[in-house]
Amino acid sequence: MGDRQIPRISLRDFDTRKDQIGKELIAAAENVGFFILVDQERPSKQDIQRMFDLSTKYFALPDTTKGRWPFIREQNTGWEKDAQIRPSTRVADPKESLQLQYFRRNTYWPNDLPEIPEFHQACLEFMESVQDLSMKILSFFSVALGFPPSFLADAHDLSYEDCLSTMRLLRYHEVTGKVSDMPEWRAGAHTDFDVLTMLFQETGGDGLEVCPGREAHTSFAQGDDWTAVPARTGEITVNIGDMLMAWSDDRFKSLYHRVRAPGPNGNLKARNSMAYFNQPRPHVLIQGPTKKYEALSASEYILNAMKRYYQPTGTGGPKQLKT
Ligand SMILES: O=C(O)CCC(=O)C(=O)O
Ligand SMILES: [Fe+2]
Repeated sequence: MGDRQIPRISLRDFDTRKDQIGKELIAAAENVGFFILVDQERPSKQDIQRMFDLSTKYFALPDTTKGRWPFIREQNTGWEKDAQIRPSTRVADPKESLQLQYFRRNTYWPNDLPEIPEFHQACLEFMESVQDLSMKILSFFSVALGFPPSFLADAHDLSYEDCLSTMRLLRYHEVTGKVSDMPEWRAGAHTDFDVLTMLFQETGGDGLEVCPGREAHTSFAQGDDWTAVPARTGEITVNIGDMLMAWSDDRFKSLYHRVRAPGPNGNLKARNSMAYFNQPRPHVLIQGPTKKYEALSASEYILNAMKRYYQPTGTGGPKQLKT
């Protein structure tokens, strides 16, 4: 197990410490690609805990209820159970998840759950607070890349009907049964194909590991030195996704990461996490300042990524390199 430092960045006194925070964020994006935010105003630790509590209540509902909004792969939305096969493991992650796309909030969300009447509104408010924080971070990255400060935030503006930003509630199953049958992975190794992921973990739910040096939105990089990222309720684990790596001409790194299953002596209980995937509006063209890669619209990028993610390793993804 590697011991690369995952930067911890405090957002305390954000307005007065902006310059310092910006420098730390950019250095973390360039040098590692994963970092942990602490001391943010919103979403607060209480907001995050409340969302975890609601998520737990949601996953406790009968499958027949959750199945009223089944996962639609082409639209990357809805509820799935034991259905996401990672190319790295070729088996389904032992989990269930609910993908909530903000723009489908009135058309394809569990919106009339008598057991959790507050669920819909709470998810909406939580997403909006994570969105606000995400946009603050993206404005630093915009400037660093030579774009106008609001360039990346505009591309992700939630007020547009086609904004693709998505929250995913995850619940990895409790581990039961014989030691020999226990899974090794809760989530197989992968990179995220979005721009920026804001991940919420819960104290006690360790298992997340990242592989600095094995960054890739193309498949050139190598490396096998995994580093654990501890799970602490209230903190936010942030990672650069493939799209931002492409958009920055590889200056910001999208790292492989995975979730290891607990061994027989670990915490075998179910593990909850929540991820907010910042994804640009479909028509937005992704191209970095030095034009290292051909411009690709976000919708083309996502389509290619979906193909890559639903194919076994080695069959290759889209080739974007000009040279
Ligand atoms: O559950 C986690 O901690 C990580 C989830 C993740 O990497 C993903 O859904 O892309
Ligand atoms: Fe991920």
